[in-house]
Amino acid sequence: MIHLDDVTLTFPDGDGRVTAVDHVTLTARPGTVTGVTGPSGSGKSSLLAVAATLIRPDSGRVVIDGVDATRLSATETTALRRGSIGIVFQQSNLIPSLTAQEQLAVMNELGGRGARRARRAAAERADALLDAVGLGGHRDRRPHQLSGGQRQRVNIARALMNDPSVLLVDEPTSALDQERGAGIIELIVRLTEEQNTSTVLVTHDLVHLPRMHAVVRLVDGALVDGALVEGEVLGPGRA
Ligand SMILES: Nc1ncnc2c1ncn2[C@@H]1O[C@H](COP(=O)(O)OP(=O)(O)OP(=O)(O)O)[C@@H](O)[C@H]1O
Repeated sequence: MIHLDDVTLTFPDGDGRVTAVDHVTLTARPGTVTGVTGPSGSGKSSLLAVAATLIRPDSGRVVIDGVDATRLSATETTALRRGSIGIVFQQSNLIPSLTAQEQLAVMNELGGRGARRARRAAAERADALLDAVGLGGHRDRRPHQLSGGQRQRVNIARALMNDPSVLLVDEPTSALDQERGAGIIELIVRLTEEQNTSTVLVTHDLVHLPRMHAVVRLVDGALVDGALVEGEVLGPGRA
């Protein structure tokens, strides 16, 4: 589970500072996807970077499985991130020379909860995850031999390699057409339920919001009441 408690993040801006995240409190529970939406510059990526422990907030707490990451040393934070957080960035960031299977297996060498897991076990998990994302037949392909949607599926499978409790996803559909984008969202919802991750998904694409278990909206770094999206009220469950 991830809980952001009264998180504020500012950046230097000329002589002053700009507030990217403004007193945000947010909880994502296991087995659910929380959508974060809002206009450009509203702080969505900044919020995700704080949740990912990549940026320390000015104030507030980032609590992951009961541990307040803002109180940890840099080394402890890295260990927490590797063991408990899976991150899917907008760009797939796959390594050109590695096959789909190797992209996942290499995660085992980075440590984390599965650190020094036998290579065979890592290879088996990689194969199971590639099956789960519908790429069982493509495990020996390199990124240039995969479509954009398939690369994003490898990216998602890779983020799950270390069995994270928290999955953070930034604009996963931005490079895809609507149909492939919808497929990626379906996949993330299904894997969240199957793997019981606490998932936070940033998207500016309103069409996907009804698939989420909860939706929050940022304006100027702050959460706005309810999930009012173009006059439509989304209920707590999915449509
Ligand atoms: N590294 C940085 N240095 C200074 N200001 C920054 C930095 N990163 C973000 N900002 C500012 O913080 C605010 C929030 O930016 P952020 O990228 O989080 O918004 P966003 O909602 O993700 O936008 P978009 O949808 O366009 O990606 C903006 O005013 C932005 O200019």
